[in-house]
Amino acid sequence: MGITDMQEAFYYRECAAAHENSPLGLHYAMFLPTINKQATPEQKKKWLPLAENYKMIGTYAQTELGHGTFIRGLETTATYDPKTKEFILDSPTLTSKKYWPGCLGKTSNHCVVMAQLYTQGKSHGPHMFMVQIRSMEDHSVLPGIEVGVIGNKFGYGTNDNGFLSFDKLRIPRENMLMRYSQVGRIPRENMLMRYSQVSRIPRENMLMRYSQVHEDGTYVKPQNAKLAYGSMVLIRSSIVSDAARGLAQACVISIRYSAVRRQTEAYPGGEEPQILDYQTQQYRLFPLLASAYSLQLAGKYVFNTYLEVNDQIEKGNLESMPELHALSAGLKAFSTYEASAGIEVCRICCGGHGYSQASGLPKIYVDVVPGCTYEGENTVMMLQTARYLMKCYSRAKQGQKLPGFVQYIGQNLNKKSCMSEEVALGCLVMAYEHRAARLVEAAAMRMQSLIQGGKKQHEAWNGSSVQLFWAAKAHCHLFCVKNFVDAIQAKSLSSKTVTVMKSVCQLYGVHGILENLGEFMQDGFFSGEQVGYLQRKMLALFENIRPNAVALVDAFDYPDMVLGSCLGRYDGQVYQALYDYAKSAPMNQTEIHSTYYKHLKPLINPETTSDAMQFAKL
Ligand SMILES: CCCCCCCCCCCCC/C=C/C(=O)SCCNC(=O)CCNC(=O)[C@H](O)C(C)(C)COP(=O)(O)OP(=O)(O)OC[C@H]1O[C@@H](n2cnc3c(N)ncnc32)[C@H](O)[C@@H]1OP(=O)(O)O
Ligand SMILES: Cc1cc2nc3c(=O)[nH]c(=O)nc-3n(C[C@H](O)[C@H](O)[C@H](O)COP(=O)(O)OP(=O)(O)OC[C@H]3O[C@@H](n4cnc5c(N)ncnc54)[C@H](O)[C@@H]3O)c2cc1C
Repeated sequence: MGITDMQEAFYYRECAAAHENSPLGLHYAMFLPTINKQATPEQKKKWLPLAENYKMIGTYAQTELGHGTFIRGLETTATYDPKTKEFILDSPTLTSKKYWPGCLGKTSNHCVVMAQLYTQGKSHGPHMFMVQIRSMEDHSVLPGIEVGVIGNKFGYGTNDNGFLSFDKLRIPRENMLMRYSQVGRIPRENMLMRYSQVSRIPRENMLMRYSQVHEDGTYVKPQNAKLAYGSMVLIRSSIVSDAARGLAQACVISIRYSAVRRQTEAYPGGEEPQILDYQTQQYRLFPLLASAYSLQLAGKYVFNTYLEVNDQIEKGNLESMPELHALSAGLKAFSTYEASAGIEVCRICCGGHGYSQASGLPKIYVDVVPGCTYEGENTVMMLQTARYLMKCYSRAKQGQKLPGFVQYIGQNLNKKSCMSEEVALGCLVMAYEHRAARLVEAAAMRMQSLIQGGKKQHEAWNGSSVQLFWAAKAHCHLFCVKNFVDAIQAKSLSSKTVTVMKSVCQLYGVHGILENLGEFMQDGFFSGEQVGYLQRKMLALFENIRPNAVALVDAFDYPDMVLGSCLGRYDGQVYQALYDYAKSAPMNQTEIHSTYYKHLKPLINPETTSDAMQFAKL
């Protein structure tokens, strides 16, 4: 395709079969990026041409039957044998079998495997290994390997998620993913001494940027073990845009359909109005439209942050890893929660036709909703963000300066809202900052009181985890609101566009407060009168957005072939499209379905059952 931007390439491949989860999806989304990010130049030189030309087709095999979230608990082992200079991969228990990796069951002939590294009798934690699982000649399964599909799932029907286990499989030492090898004189571009030691070792031994195993099995650990988690951070940073895309497409379908669908007399004898004119339809759909715009902006921000931080990491500067992890983990969770719930509301807003595959909405839903689970289960990801927020809170209390998007932490909580009838964007941001700061402090206070009461750290953590989750969610929500407001205020948009987009941004902020009112009012930050301002503003914004609603979804510019929807067609010919879809149904290709003779005819006309039996033998 010649498209170099990873996300753009992903989108255009998606266009070929939108929301069908290509059986090569993991090859593109995780196998190739893992080689790019975790392999040494020599390993990249060896594997990338094969992988880019589909000789090696691979996936990312980390999750096991017994462990998905807790990576350090994975049971697959890779034990180094210095005599043969090989790693022995083994699945020692039933629960150690790899289970869930996409494209694993029947498609891939290779995978990058996350396994516990053992050298000289010691465990060094999870590391990545390149493993061939099928012949590149005839695709037969290689000895020492059991692999297959895991069977039907909630969705993802076109992806052969699989299981995989090893029976003392030997792989060359060079198959441990190593980055930036240094042999003897260090090539200038490899000056990465921040986290690996320099030592003269034979050329064929790859020193690793992130970790090293010398030929005798000596292990040199990286400065940060989480560098091995890098592929997950890349995908989490990409999932935000993917979730936004799913929600935006669902908004296109449901808002276009709501402009076509007419239902119920507006008054006795009157015309049936477009259902988009019902305030309740606007109440359910317009905030989702605003959320789609907000998440698209957040997705751009987090992916650009990933690129910047990853660039620093490549140059040896790991300082921003914690921020990137907290941002990508939290926004991945926040965006997939919001998008999944929003797509379901869009489906319901389309009535019966929304429940048809013809609407395109079920496919979008089952494509987006697993994002709440994969690449880090959402609650766990929110708690990872909360872990970072707690560290920021204690730094703020010690008077330390905090990075940009957490500077609100530790602020004075005695102030009241500046909200007036106008509902200024600045007052919206202040409200979200206050809510997040208050929830972060409340979680920290809860932890402190439990510890002072004698609880151990891990008991205090678990005993505060609901409040920690609330704090992380509020933090992500603040990020999305502030990022949206910054985009509106920074953008040099035409005055008309700014006016329309300012209304959309205002609605996103106002609706978020009204849907989480308790968290904004618990400490009296808002008065009842100010809540009234917000309620009236929301209804006014519905009227304000209504004339531009279809234009706002058209602006996403998704072609009909990507939407795959009879309801969301650009030409609005919904009913003809639904009828054509029905007529083309395979079961309608014969007037009487074959099952009539075998199952119905004996009931309806038992006397002629023998005919049925004749037919059944055909
Ligand atoms: C290319 C573009 C494509 C676009 C496509 C978009 C969508 C396409 C979807 C593709 C299909 C995806 C298919 C799915 C694939 C998968 O699901 S792969 C498997 C994913 N699995 C996970 O994500 C597992 C989740 N678990 C974890 O990440 C970790 O176990 C954990 C929860 C983070 C805990 O790790 P642990 O080692 O136990 O660390 P802790 O003890 O909790 O923390 C220690 C410190 O480490 C810090 N940290 C943790 N992780 C990272 C990280 N990734 N980066 C940086 N730092 C990290 C953590 O913050 C702690 O720091 P301190 O607080 O300072 O101690
Ligand atoms: C469609 C799909 C595709 C996938 N593709 C791949 C792939 O290609 N490669 C791969 O390796 N994996 C893949 N996975 C697996 C996925 O990464 C895991 O399912 C995910 O990491 C969650 O882990 P788990 O299933 O063990 O859930 P668990 O961790 O068992 O979660 C179950 C519940 O326990 C809770 N929980 C767990 N730990 C904690 C904690 N510390 N604190 C609080 N609550 C906790 C969770 O919040 C959740 O509610 C895929 C999964 C799906 C659904």
